[in-house]
Amino acid sequence: MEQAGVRRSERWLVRGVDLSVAAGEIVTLIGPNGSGKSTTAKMALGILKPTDGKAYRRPGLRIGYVPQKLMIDWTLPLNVRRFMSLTSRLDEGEAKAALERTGVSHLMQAEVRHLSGGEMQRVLLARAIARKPDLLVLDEPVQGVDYSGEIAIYDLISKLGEELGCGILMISHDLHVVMAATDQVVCLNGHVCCRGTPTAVSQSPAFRELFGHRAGAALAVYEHHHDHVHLPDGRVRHADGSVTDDCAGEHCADDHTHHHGHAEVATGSEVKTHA
Ligand SMILES: Nc1ncnc2c1ncn2[C@@H]1O[C@H](COP(=O)(O)OP(=O)(O)OP(=O)(O)O)[C@@H](O)[C@H]1O
Repeated sequence: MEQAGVRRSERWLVRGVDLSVAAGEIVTLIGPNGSGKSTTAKMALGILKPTDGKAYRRPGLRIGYVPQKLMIDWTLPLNVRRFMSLTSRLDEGEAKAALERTGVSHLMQAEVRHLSGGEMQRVLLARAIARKPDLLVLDEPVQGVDYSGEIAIYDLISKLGEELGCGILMISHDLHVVMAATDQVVCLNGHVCCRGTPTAVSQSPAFRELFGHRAGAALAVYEHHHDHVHLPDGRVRHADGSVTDDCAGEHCADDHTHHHGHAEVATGSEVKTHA
């Protein structure tokens, strides 16, 4: 995007956005409510045409999209398999492979309206990656997911990006969840407020002015490494790659939340750090 902006009814929704996403790169848009994140993502997708400036995509680019809102009548029966094919036809093998990649192939026949928040986001991700996109656009991919689930989904997103070699443009409404794997953060406030690596942005005066000094500390919480990962089916993958049914034998015998070696954001804006 070059100096891209959208104007509606005499008002600029967002303006002057310079942005590019390369293959293998993760760019995260942050900013307060109404700051133009979704509008920017829609310009990248080609859903909205810039009123000003330019937005262009490589010809033939395949795009996977997880929208912020779904227009679905939740009173109607709809299973995951059918949901996967609503926007583009997928054969059984393609649907299953994508659901396997996001760890929810066991939910193929489940009713979509019965899924938990975390399961739903994994199904949405599966639908977005099923056609092996070159660019993945994720508008708040952890909505409805609890804190530990958020970490698992962000880990999954960065793994998917590596495996597919695609570029990822992600919107994170919640400042607390911008992960260290993000290459570039662009902070919007109707225009580009500041940009850079997560660390650089968290220290930028413009960012601190917009969100307050505590936000910088909160941004740092994702700069950690797990010594093991809880897989969606309940098993545990350890640092050496081995998989076991639980994590009792390793670093989380009693209360595993104390042994992940990562910082955790407490309720409110306090930040606490686990050993
Ligand atoms: N089609 C439209 N016509 C008029 N105004 C719009 C339109 N779409 C969005 N807006 C307005 O543009 C502004 C930016 O909206 P946008 O959805 O891009 O913000 P956002 O940063 O994604 O917000 P949130 O964090 O709340 O999802 C908002 O004030 C919104 O009301």
